[in-house]
Amino acid sequence: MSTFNIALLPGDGVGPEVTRAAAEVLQAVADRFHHRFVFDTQLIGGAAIDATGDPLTQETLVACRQSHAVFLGAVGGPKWDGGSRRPEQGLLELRKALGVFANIRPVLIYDALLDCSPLRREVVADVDLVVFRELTGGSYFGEKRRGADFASDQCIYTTPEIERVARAAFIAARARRGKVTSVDKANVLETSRLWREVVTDLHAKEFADVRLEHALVDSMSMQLIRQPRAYDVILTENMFGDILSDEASVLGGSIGLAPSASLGAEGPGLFEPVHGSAPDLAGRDRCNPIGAILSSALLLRYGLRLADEADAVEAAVERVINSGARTADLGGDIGCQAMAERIADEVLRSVSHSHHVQMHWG
Ligand SMILES: NC(=O)C1=CN([C@@H]2O[C@H](COP(=O)(O)OP(=O)(O)OC[C@H]3O[C@@H](n4cnc5c(N)ncnc54)[C@H](O)[C@@H]3O)[C@@H](O)[C@H]2O)C=CC1
Ligand SMILES: CC(C)CC(=O)C(=O)O
Ligand SMILES: [Mg+2]
Repeated sequence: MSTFNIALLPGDGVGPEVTRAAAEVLQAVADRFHHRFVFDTQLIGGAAIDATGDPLTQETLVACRQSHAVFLGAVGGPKWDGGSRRPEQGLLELRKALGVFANIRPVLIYDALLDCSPLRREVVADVDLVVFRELTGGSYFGEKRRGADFASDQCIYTTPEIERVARAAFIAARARRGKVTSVDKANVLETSRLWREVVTDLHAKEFADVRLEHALVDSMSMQLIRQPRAYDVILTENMFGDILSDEASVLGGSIGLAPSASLGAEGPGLFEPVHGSAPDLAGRDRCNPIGAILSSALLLRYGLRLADEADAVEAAVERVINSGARTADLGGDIGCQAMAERIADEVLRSVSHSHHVQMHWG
C-alpha cells in the first residue's frame, strides 16, 4: 500500500463544498485501489485572513511543500473586497512559491451535455482542446502602483519564462493532434512581441514537427466560440489564459465542469477547478463539484502519477453524467454533495477505462 500526502486548501465561498466533494472521490480511489491518502487541511484566502490576517500563512506553505500534491477549492468573495489584504493575493503567492508555471486547462465535452451549451450542437460536438496558460508571470505579478489619480500593473515576461511554458505546450501537442495556437497581442504589446519571437524560435529549433499558428487575443476570443474544433493546444500568457479559459468553459456547458492542473519543473503540483468562489451559490449545496472532481483526477494523473486511478475518476464522472444526474447549473436539481456521492460510488465499482485523450507532460 502506497501512502501519499495531499494538502487540501478549501478557501472561501463554494471552495469548501467542492473540496469536500473532491476529497470524498479521492478517498473512494484510495479504497478502490488500495492506497493511503493522508489529507492535511490548511487555510488560504479569506478564511486565512480572518484567522491570521494573512491570505497565505507560513504553515500552509510548509504543508504544501511537504505534500505530494495540493488541492485548492477557490478563494475570494465580497466580504474581503476593498480590504487591504486580498484573498486572491494568497493564491497568487502560492502559485509563485510552488513555481507552478504551467496551468493546464482541458476543455471536456460530454455528448450528454451538448445541449447545455448556449452554442449550437454542431459547433461544440467533438471539441477537444486544452489551454496552456503561463501562471507565474505577466501583469498579475508585476509591480503594482497606485497614486491619487493613477494606477499601474507592470507586465514583464522573460525569455526563459516564455520558453518553459511553450515547451510544455509543444510536448502536449505532440501527444495530441500536433497543433499549437499561440495567443498574444503582438500588434500592440512589447511582451507579446517577445512572446511570439520566443515561441517561433523554440518551434523552429525543437518542435518543427508540430504545427504552430499565432493568433491575436481579440480575434481568438471570437474564433474560440465560432469554430472551437479548429484548436488543439492553446498557449498563452497569464491574463489572456485566465480570460480565454473561462470563455472556453462555456463550450462544455458550465464553468462548474472545468478542471485545471498547475505544474512546475519540480515539487508538488497545484490542482483546482477553473471557477472562483461563486458567492451566489456558497453554502447552499447548489454548486457543481465536477470541475473539482476532475481536478482531483488531474492530481492523480500528474501529481501522483496514478494514471489508472485518474482514468477511473474520469470514467465515473462520465457514467454519472450519462445517467442523467445534473446539478443546477446544468438544469438539474442534484446537490453538490449528492453528485459527489454518486461519483464516489461509481469509482468504488469501477474498472478503469476512459476515452479522454491523455496528455503526457511533466
Ligand atoms: N481560483 C480562484 O480561487 C478564483 C477565485 N475567484 C474569485 O471568486 C470570486 C467570485 O468571482 P466570479 O467572478 O463571480 O467568478 P466565479 O467563477 O466564482 O463565478 C462565476 C459564475 O459561475 C458560477 N459558478 C462558479 N462555480 C460554479 C460551480 N462550481 N457550479 C456552478 N456554477 C458555478 C457562479 O455561480 C457565477 O454565476 C471573486 O472574489 C474572485 O476573485 C475567481 C476566479 C478564480
Ligand atoms: C488569482 C485568481 C483569482 C485568478 C483567476 O481567476 C484564475 O486563476 O482563474
Ligand atoms: Mg479565472
